[in-house]
Amino acid sequence: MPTQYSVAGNVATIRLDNSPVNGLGHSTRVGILADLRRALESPEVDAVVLTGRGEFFSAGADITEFGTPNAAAEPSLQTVIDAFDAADKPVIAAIDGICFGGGLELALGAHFRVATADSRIALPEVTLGLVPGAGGTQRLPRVVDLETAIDMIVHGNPQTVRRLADLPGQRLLDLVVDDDAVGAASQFARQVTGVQHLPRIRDLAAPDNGAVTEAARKQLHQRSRGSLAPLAALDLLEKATTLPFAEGLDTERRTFAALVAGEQSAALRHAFFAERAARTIPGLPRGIRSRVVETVGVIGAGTMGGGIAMNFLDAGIPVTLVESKSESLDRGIQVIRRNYQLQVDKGKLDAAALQQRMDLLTPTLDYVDIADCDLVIEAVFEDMDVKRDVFAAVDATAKPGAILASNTSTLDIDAIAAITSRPGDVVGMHFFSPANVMTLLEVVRGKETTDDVLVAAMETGRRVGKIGVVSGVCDGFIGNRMLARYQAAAKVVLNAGATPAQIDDAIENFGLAMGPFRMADLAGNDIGWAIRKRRYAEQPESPRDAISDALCELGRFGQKTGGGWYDYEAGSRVALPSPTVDSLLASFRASRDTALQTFEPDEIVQRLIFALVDEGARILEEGIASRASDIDVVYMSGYGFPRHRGGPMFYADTVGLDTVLTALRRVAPPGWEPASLLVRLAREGGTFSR
Ligand SMILES: CCCCCCCCCCCCC/C=C/C(=O)SCCNC(=O)CCNC(=O)[C@H](O)C(C)(C)COP(=O)(O)OP(=O)(O)OC[C@H]1O[C@@H](n2cnc3c(N)ncnc32)[C@H](O)[C@@H]1OP(=O)(O)O
Repeated sequence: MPTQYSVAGNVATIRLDNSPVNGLGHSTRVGILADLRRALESPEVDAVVLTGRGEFFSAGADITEFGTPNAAAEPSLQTVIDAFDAADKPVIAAIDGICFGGGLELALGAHFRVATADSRIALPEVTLGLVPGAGGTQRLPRVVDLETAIDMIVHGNPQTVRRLADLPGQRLLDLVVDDDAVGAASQFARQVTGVQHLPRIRDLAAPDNGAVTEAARKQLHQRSRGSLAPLAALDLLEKATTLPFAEGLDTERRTFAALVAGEQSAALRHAFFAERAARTIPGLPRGIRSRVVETVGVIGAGTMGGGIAMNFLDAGIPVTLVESKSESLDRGIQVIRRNYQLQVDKGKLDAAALQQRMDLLTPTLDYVDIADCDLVIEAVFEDMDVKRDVFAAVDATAKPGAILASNTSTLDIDAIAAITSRPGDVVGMHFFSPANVMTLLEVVRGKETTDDVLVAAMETGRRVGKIGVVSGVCDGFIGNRMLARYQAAAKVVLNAGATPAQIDDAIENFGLAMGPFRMADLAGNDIGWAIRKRRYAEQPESPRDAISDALCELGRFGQKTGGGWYDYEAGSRVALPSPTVDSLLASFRASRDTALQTFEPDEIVQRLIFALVDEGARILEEGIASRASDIDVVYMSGYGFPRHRGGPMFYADTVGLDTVLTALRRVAPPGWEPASLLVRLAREGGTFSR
């Protein structure tokens, strides 16, 4: 049963017991209501305590139910909460652990709330493209200040009980304890037994504050980039301060119903489950145990090596940081310390925590110091000769059983593994820059990589807060390979007559954080140029990116040189249209007799995003990625693809694969053929994700 009922000393306890997170699915709601009625009808029961189990009070509604008849099946969560409201005996929520979404709404429906200080409380529905749908938008602003309610509901940010308890005038928490919330709640229950007027949050008023909501609305218009739920949530909070409770509740229910049936919530729920699905490595025999990783060596103290090291230091894992020159090592240590100091200055870290991290860091110029490391991650210059030397030295020094990982973003993991005497121990761990910030980790499985090494790389990535996705070996793995197609599609549109700004604006209005040309100017056009020049030398027949080469030959590397695809005023990152680039494009087009075209934003989006989809389909059919949802995770976590569109493959499903295929064919160069998987699915009316 998803609920456990017990009585002790005239207090009934209803314990949610629905693994894994006490989701409030239909059977759980039935159980709660039945147990509540039993308690209310029992003469020996004077009060009711509602609680969870383990680390979860409840993670909220069962998201897997949405879109199925059970989601709206009675008793709905609202019905259960109404029953709390109508109860003539005190109902006390004993919160210990995670209390999110509908779980908090349940607790808000109780008459009292007792919680442990470290419990985490949230209404994160906006992260799923929803609003709280069981009274949260109407009750929370009646018990905490409007700014806190906005932060929790409009932005979905969790709070600790400890912080909420310190809010002046808060009515959310009646008692905060260090532990044993149930014991404290049972004791509290005896004190409130027989109280004449049971407090109900719905009877309180939510103070209005127009200035706060206006400021929040202004910020949303700047940041929401097309997301519907945050604005809807803010509207509901405003209604909580202006409408009678029942009217606000009704508006909330209608808003929830509309959002849960919409594309954005479907996409965001897909993103939620896709990130969790990516943790499972298909085809792995059951019971494969990860190799132990308790100490880490990082080779290279540059931008990537330093960022990678910080991930492990943040997780309390000792790091030995190796460099070849003392000045590079010193610089790397200084950058790490400065990054932590910035966090201290922002109040995100205290000085003691900074020092704890630095105490875990062992800088060295000698490979012998990584001899006992369980995992060694190479993060040196992206050149096979340099990596060859590093892996030869690591192979000669690292202990047997150590995992040897490369952070390479483009080079062949199998070729790197072949440098060593232990190819089974070699794996790719491609962090994304800035490595201590970006959550995506591509774990690249070489043909010899052993299962326990692969599991260790994925589990270690999760320990340091990364979202890991397994990739096979190919040029660019999953993300950069698709990025190359996307960038090539952008160049076709640019060469045919669009400006960098037209392309970037179209893509940013679609929801990506930055368009391809503003992104190139930020990253540095010289990086791609170096890769192209190496490829031109190695493969003379490879296609030229002439316009980009011409731009780089002018020294226009982007923001760092004051100009790239755009011009930048000194000290400014604002991308300004560039007359130099305009004339470069004009002469380039003239030299090729290009018939100029004009492009509507939708056309630009289709060309670039569908190019991603076609390459993603090839990556799937080649087995480089195991799931379409893994590709979505890569692009949302590593390349700024809007989560409210679910990733490129989910978006293609939403648009319709036949539409995607038709659009690709319309602009295809002679001889080009779409991915056969895409053709087959479009023909069969199938989808990538469902
Ligand atoms: C057109 C018809 C209209 C009908 C309208 C319907 C009317 C009905 C109205 C209904 C009103 C409902 C109002 C309430 C809404 C909600 O509560 S929405 C959900 C809000 N909650 C969340 O967003 C929390 C989501 N979960 C998390 O953030 C994290 O899981 C966690 C709780 C912080 C725990 O993290 P961690 O310890 O890292 O564990 P995970 O790996 O994330 O999760 C473990 C497994 O549990 C699964 N899971 C987690 N949360 C949920 C959930 N809410 N529902 C279902 N499943 C959940 C997760 O997928 C993992 O599963 P496995 O991968 O299989 O292990």
